[in-house]
Amino acid sequence: MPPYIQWLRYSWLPLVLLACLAAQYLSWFDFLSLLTPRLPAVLLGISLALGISFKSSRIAFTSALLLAVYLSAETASWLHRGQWFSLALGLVACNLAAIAFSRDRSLLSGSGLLLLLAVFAQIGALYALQTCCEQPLIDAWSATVVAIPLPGNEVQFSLEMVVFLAAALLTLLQSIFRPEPTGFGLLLCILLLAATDRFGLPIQQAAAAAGLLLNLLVLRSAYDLAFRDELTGIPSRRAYSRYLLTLGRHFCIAVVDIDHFKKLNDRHGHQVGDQGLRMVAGKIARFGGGRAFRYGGEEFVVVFRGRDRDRALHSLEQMREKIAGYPLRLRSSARDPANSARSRSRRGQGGGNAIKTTVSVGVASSGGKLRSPEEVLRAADSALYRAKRGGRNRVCVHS
Ligand SMILES: Nc1nc2c(ncn2[C@@H]2O[C@H](COP(=O)(O)OP(=O)(O)OP(=O)(O)O)[C@@H](O)[C@H]2O)c(=O)[nH]1
Repeated sequence: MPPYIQWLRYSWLPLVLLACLAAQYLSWFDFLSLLTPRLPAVLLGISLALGISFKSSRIAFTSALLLAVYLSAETASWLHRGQWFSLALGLVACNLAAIAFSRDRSLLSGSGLLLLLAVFAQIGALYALQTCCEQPLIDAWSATVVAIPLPGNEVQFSLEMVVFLAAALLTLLQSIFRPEPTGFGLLLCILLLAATDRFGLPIQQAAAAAGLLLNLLVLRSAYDLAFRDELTGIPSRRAYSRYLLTLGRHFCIAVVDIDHFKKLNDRHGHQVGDQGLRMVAGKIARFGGGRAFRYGGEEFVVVFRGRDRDRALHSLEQMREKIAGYPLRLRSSARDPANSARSRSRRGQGGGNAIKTTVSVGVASSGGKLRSPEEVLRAADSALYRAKRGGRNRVCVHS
């Protein structure tokens, strides 16, 4: 890549902002007057662009829907008539609930384009309905009452209320069973729409709050991409390097390595190997006692702050026992002989449905000649080497 392209890649955003500030200062264009009243549109526009470039269809669709309803409320006069605005808000809330159940995909993929088509079809249908049969539709929306039997009593809800409640409840259930930040973000967006419809929260405020939230969700997912290990879900090596910057003079580092992991991969396939990595990572994060990171391959590090090496050793010993006592159960998909020709030839070699996994651990603490985290890690590595040579499934301390 030519150097000027590289230079442009890193500097275009500050340059654009600098140009905007210069234009503002020279009174060529009043960006601030554009920004303040249109803040919700700016925030939602940014989250839409980020959603598209991050291949997050859920963020992109949510931003696009909220942007559409906000801009329509600002510009389309027919939306202000009667109950149309309320109907549009209810429709967006239903769409957000559906988005909560979908998986992230690129907007430019087949299913992404199909979803886009479904959104446009709804907008078209709404517009067509308002021209052909506005009154019956509005009457049905505002006058239909749904009776819901509750213990000891029957409660009547308006259709509007039922739609918002159902959308919020479904999204809440999905977030409880599959907890992740975007699900809870979508729930909050639905509640903001309900507050606009039921309690008169201005759409500008609801759209600005939702735009801010969606941008924070994009930032959060960017952070996870950078600092979390995708396979195991625990902090990655990059997070470890950052964490070292926060350590004081006294600390302890343990290197944890899965024993005979290559054999596990070779016998049962990489899918089972990945399952083993996830299980071990979960146990290290839960019982390791310190801050756990995936260092690379089948190697993890656990960092302990302070001087208390005995406490660290006690937790590591407990963690080693937990891992050794927790047989890795093969999932049916991993056992599926149809998975690969290799697994077919390996059938019967696994010794049943559970595999015993063990780890070896090397530990070193700062002090004496060991000052920097790199020196302590090197010492922990040599202790790990002793643990492996000593028969594995043990914790060895650097002396
Ligand atoms: N399934 C899976 N395997 C991985 C991953 N990263 C590294 N590996 C495998 O981990 C294995 C590491 O093997 P070795 O370094 O020889 O260590 P080992 O077999 O555990 O032997 P000891 O450490 O001496 O007990 C290699 O086969 C790698 O392919 C991963 O993300 N998933």
